Amino acid sequence: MKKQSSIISSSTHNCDGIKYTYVTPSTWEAGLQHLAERIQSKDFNAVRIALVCEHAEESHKMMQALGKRSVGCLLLNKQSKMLETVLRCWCQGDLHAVLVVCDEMLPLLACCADLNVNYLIHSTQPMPHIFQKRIQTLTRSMARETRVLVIRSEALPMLEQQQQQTPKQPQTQKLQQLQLQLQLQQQQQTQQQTQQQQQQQPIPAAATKEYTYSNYRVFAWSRIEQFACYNINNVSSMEPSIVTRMQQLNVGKKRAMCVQRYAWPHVAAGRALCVIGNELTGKTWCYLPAACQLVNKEVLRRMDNSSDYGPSCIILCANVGQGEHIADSCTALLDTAAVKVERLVKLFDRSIVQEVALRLRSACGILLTTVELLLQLCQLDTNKAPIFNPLAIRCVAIDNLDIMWRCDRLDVNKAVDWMLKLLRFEQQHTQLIIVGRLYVESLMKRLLPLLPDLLLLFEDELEASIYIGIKQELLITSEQQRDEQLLQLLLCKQQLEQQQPQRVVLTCQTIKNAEMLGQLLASRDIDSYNIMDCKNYEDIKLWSNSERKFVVLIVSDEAVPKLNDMPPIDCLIHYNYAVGWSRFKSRFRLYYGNFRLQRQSSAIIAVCVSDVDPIWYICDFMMKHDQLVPEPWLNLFTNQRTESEHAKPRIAKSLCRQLLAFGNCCRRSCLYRHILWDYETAAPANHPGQGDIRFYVLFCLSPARFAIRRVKYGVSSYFHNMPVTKLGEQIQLHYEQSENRVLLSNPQPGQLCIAKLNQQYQRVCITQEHSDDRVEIKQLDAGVDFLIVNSSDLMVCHDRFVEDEFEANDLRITGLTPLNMERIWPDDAKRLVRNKFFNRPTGKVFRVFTAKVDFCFHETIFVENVYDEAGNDLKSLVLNNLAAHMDESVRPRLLKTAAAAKPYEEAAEGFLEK
Ligand SMILES: Nc1ncnc2c1ncn2[C@@H]1O[C@H](COP(=O)(O)OP(=O)(O)OP(=O)(O)O)[C@@H](O)[C@H]1O
Repeated sequence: MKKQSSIISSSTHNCDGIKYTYVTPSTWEAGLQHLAERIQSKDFNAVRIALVCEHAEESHKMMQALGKRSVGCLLLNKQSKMLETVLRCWCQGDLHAVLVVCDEMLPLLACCADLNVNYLIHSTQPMPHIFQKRIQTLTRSMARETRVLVIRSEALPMLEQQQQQTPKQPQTQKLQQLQLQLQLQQQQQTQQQTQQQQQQQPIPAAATKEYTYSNYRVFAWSRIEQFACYNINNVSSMEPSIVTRMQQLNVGKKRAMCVQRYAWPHVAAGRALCVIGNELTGKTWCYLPAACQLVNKEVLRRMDNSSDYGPSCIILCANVGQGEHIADSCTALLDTAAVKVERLVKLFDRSIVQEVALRLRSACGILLTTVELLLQLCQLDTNKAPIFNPLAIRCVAIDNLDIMWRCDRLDVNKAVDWMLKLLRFEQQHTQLIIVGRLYVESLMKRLLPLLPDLLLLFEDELEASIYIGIKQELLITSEQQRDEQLLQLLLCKQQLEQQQPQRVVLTCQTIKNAEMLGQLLASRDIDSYNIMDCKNYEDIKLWSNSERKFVVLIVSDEAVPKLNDMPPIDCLIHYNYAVGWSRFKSRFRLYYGNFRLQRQSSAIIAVCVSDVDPIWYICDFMMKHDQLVPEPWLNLFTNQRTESEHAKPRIAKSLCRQLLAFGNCCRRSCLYRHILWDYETAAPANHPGQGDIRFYVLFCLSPARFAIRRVKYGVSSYFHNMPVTKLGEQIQLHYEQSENRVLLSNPQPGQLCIAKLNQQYQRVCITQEHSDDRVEIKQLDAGVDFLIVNSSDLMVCHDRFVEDEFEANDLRITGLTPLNMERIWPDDAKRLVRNKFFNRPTGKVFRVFTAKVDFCFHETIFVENVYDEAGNDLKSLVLNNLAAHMDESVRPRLLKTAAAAKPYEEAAEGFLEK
């Protein structure tokens, strides 16, 4: 048979140095002949050839057919005792034969470390994930000389050829032909789509062209040209079944939400997406339809046997509530027709991790879980019992990344590391989707270069300013000084103009403000253009093109939403805060020109000391983006609180714990007291002065705060695995006798008494009365916790235990602060410190730690750092791994707070008089 007539088409392309050849023979026979000829032309001493078929039966047929054409084959299509030995001989080159295998054998072959094929033949064109799986299993090092040959199906080209050869046919024959064509086309459609996908070359990472868009109140950036849709019907690659289900759910029926206009076509093409937007802006629905469509198709292809396993798609959600919501939407979008593989596997409960792992050992559609539980599954993913099949995972979606990041950035980092190791985030491999309300800069910086087909969408303009690197500054002023300070600032900019162009935009709340500002600027000879609505576009053009002369562009909040096409600016000054946070955020759309050209800029926000809410929002925003907030801004909240408490003392309130720990309080609102009473400034008697202390850690309350007991009190015995001193033991023995337990008749704040906590009798102090016969108490010897208990549970403290020193201390590392306004340590922080620093090997005695006392304040010992027996320090562990910083001004602030303490009697009298 002549080569020209047996082969319809043959194409070759190179990727990563590997040569891929696709051959389409006219018949099966022709394909075999071609294959035999190719194999026979190879030197078996240099080339290790493997032929992979889909099923065992097919591989058997192939072996026989090639044998007939004098090609020696080694068939490995089922498990056998000799498998390992035979394979080893073949790998060592002792057997000169073509290794003929099938897909079911791949997991067994994966165990052979020496297997390294450099001529890989696919008997038919497999699905992309099977294609990759074969390559990964059989060709360990993809050396430059590796060749891949794919024998494509001959049916469709045959038909085309037939049509060309017989142009004129009777009508019925033509109809039959068409029907046949239709049938064949349906059969081949999936295969064709894959071929098309495979022929699409990946976008080279070095592609430099960038596309930016600022329409529909969205800023979009990509290396791929984007085409926005109006509604889901415009997305041609969406299956009608999915579109119908979306319409039944009322999603996208009329039109796409802003972010979806760009997202839907892009995601449907299998490309990476990152959407940052406000709450309920349709971020989740940007990817759900395409992900479910993909899964609907994949489950039909996945194999219901031991060779295939794991999910086709992983969706990570921030919590159970959100997960259940996503699960409901998936259920509505996924096909319901019976298939052998499970479509949706949910995992939100730690207790069923093992059970879910078992289910994932078969192929399935979507795995919907949290980061924490995904990591637990990863630990159960072994070579013998695999769970995650990199070749099967076609899509990973991380929903509300910022929430996960805030609670547990260590786990998120671990999960991302795992994904980057396992998967390749490119169009023909795995699609990565990230959605969230905040732009997580540090993580995105890592991911962006790895996603050549990414579309980045910002619905939130302020978040986009983080992406571009726009710095925010507060100009703290007063109503009287605001205008003069603004003029001074603008005059400085005017002077700078001589060295460098200064395109300054001034925003304000109202048109009236804008008019007043125009006049104010004119009074000092500063030129301005006043933009009140989009009719002033000409002015913007003039302003941006002006033969540089310092001119300020004044824009009121009414005009902001209409300005879509701003040129880049050098500084955006906010004359006053907007009415509400969302209006303030939308002012950052004036930076669209900067976004487009990726040009940095700065923002100066003028606020009065009394603008507590706006200042708080800005500080909170900065901290959420891991930025340090200048100390004077944070002190504003405490100053404002103490001022109002001087006027109206909070007599009955407990002291604010943020104030006691940091010397200021940054909570958004705080109901506690921020002025100390004079008697509260003296440190308790059992506090050490200066020098080193040695202690056991009873409880790690946070990465910077611990309940400790100093070693000097000794350990008399252990009770429930906790060290108990002589005093503790005596109290325990005394109160175990029921006749010694006398109930406290009239509990009063400040009273010393006994409570049974964690099954241990211990001394406590009543700190506050609560309603319904309940009181707040504080532990004194076995911890430093505040707890609310029933008054009837408290017992009289026997005289013999009254005089002893309190044995537990509250210890804190001075200035070690979590990076958030509530100053709450996230879960991962507590876990890291407990497991990595204060871990106690089971059965070992309590560990001894040391610290150098910095100072004592109120009921806390402040130390510079904490060291373990080996000299490891805790402060660096926390600062190097978590969102934390050192606040160096804690001590002076606490001293100031102590100096400002008020006599209690005076305050109480003044309060009662009022
Ligand atoms: N195109 C649309 N047309 C109509 N309703 C939509 C559309 N897209 C989403 N929705 C609806 O809007 C709501 C919010 O959508 P979605 O969950 O995607 O928003 P989100 O931005 O991810 O929310 P969150 O910030 O809470 O994570 C949902 O109830 C969804 O059904």
